[in-house]
Amino acid sequence: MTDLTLQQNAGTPPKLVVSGLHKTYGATVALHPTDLTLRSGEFMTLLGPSGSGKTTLLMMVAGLLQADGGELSIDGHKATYAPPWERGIGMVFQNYALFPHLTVFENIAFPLRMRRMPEAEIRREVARVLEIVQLPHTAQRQPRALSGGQQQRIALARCFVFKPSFILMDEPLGALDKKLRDQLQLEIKHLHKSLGITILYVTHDQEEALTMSDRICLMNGGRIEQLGTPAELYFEPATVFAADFLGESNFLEGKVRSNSPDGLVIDAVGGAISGAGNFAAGSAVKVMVRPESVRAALKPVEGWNAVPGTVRETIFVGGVTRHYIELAEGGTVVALELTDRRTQPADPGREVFATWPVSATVVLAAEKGKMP
Ligand SMILES: Nc1ncnc2c1ncn2[C@@H]1O[C@H](COP(=O)(O)OP(=O)(O)OP(=O)(O)O)[C@@H](O)[C@H]1O
Repeated sequence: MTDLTLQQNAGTPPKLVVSGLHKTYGATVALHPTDLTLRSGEFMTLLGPSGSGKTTLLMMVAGLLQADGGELSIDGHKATYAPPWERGIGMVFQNYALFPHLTVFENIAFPLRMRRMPEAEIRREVARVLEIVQLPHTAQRQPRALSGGQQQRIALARCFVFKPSFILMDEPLGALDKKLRDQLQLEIKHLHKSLGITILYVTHDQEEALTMSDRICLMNGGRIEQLGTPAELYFEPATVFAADFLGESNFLEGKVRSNSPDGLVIDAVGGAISGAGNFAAGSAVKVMVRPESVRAALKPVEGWNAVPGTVRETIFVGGVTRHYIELAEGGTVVALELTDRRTQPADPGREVFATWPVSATVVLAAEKGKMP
């Protein structure tokens, strides 16, 4: 899928087009020349490990960091050199401190006062966004009389109040505990849908990215590693890095024996594994399969891939059970199954087959010098 196919109905320009934007600090390339297009109304997440260039890209879109080169446009207008306040973008950051000496009401009213909105309208708009974040009763409180989660909701309200059509968020939930984070993730997602805003969101938390995004832009070493929907990245990772970063993966090293119209046959862990992909015979590959696709079975399943091994450990984790299967040829495969759907006992010491559908087999180019 190319960016061009993602552009919306004729007439609606993309919200953001980034072309060849790049940034270097001394010997460190923070962002290699990068192209990226955001559709209007899209929720896109920049996901990646620390130092992969997420914040650098976001800050350049915000206008808070000058690029070394490249261009960007917002709503079809060139904005490469526009100052932040002319870009019409809302921002919510992890430590987007509220003004401690102002009430919640005045904090939210602040951007409207800057825009010289009449008082009656300010009251109406602040009340509106306080309803949206479900904190109307806090209007006269000082920020310090609010919990961390409430403060972050007020920061969201302050961003929503001037009705930006495009919002940048950099780890806005990073400082919150897991329960609050889960709750606010859903709230932001619902607000995004109901208000029709475009959001560019930064996180290094893969679960958060999978939960919230229309598309995920996975970054690695200052480059886009893969761009796609959460399901595309999860089920069709393009590289070992992508497979390893999103979700849990089993990897088996192998070498392509043959490539025919029926698919690939790969020599791995002492047997033959079937898969699909564009690899020549002799190529070094990594076979990847998600734990939830693997069964610990007493005999091979017809038409599925199967490798023999021994159950080393079976761990009950509430709704799911994890089986650690030590392969006869070395290495371990994890099989994950729903506890209440468990049909075959797989007790420690039992000889089993780690078996999975050919369609769940992902074949990736082996990356030199890296074994997850
Ligand atoms: N002001 C700076 N001076 C020197 N190097 C910088 C500066 N800002 C960023 N870098 C470097 O650029 C690279 C990309 O940094 P960036 O902050 O964009 O990464 P990130 O993916 O947002 O990471 P994190 O999740 O830790 O915030 C890193 O190697 C970082 O050390």
